[in-house]
Amino acid sequence: MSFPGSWIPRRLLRVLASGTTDGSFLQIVRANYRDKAASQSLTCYLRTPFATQFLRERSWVSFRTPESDSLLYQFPKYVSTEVENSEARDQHPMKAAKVVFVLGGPGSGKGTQCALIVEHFGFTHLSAGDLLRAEIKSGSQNGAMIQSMIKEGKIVPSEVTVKLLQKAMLSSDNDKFLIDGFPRNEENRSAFELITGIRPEFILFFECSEKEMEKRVLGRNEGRIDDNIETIKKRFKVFIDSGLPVLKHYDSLGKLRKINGDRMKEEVFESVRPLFTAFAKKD
Ligand SMILES: Nc1ncnc2c1ncn2[C@@H]1O[C@H](COP(=O)(O)OP(=O)(O)OP(=O)(O)O)[C@@H](O)[C@H]1O
Ligand SMILES: O=c1ccn([C@@H]2O[C@H](COP(=O)(O)O)[C@@H](O)[C@H]2O)c(=O)[nH]1
Repeated sequence: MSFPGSWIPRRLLRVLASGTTDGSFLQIVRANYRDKAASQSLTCYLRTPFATQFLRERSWVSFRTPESDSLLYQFPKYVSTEVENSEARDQHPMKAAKVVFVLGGPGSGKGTQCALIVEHFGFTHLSAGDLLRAEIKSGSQNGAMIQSMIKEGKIVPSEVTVKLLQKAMLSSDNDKFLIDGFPRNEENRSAFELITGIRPEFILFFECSEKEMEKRVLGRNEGRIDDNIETIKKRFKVFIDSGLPVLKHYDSLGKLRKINGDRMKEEVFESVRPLFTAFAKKD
């Protein structure tokens, strides 16, 4: 079905997410438009300089370039029906999952504290960085791109990371997740919320001085390609430039829980513990 943007008056469009993929601009919009012939709503389409084809498949809404037919972006179908059909949204298998985002600069102790939370509160720990490193090791076609982004301390495109997180959540028996080191920017955040339909319960943020974080990362000795002084400086900058707006967003929603991560790990955990005790009671 050919679906040129000009069919739909701009006033009927609402932007749901935007970002870049394959170097091209991507914008997902909702169109308040009913295709009478097909008697169905067209809810999303992709705007790039070259992609104009809209395909509705059995369980996915996919967007492809007309020239190469290569897949640019794929969403579960519920995303396309989400706005129109609240019943479909409520049936989404991930909707019931409880998620806590664990954020902080490199070496602030996120992974260390997550291990303690798992032990005491039965969450499943998903480190976005670990999932990306596993993807490199698996020999995936994205491996080389991910490796070079990590080496430069850059943020891997949301569609890659969200897909890995989504897969890990769907293949888990648990419904409580600590998502560590994600979202790293506002685009990560909106892509995750749009694709999974999940809003985090709260955000655990470890505040730590750069001096302490640098010392910890350089002493970590796990053979990571980004644990060197040059990349660490870049990672600090990315955290300030892209990560702080995410924290600001959740702070405005009253979901940010700040923890002083500069102390010994046992002391830090004593500040973390009450948050999860309260959550367990509520749950
Ligand atoms: N409170 C602490 N005091 C001293 N060392 C710590 C503390 N917490 C963690 N560490 C050590 O610091 C290093 C980094 O910790 P960790 O991997 O938990 O940080 P992170 O925030 O997950 O880092 P990254 O984002 O780079 O993956 C590890 O070697 C860990 O053992
Ligand atoms: O959501 C994410 C998480 C990580 N990255 C990239 O991986 C490295 C390492 O992440 P850690 O959380 O320190 O393990 C990070 O610097 C990014 O390059 C990402 O792009 N998106």
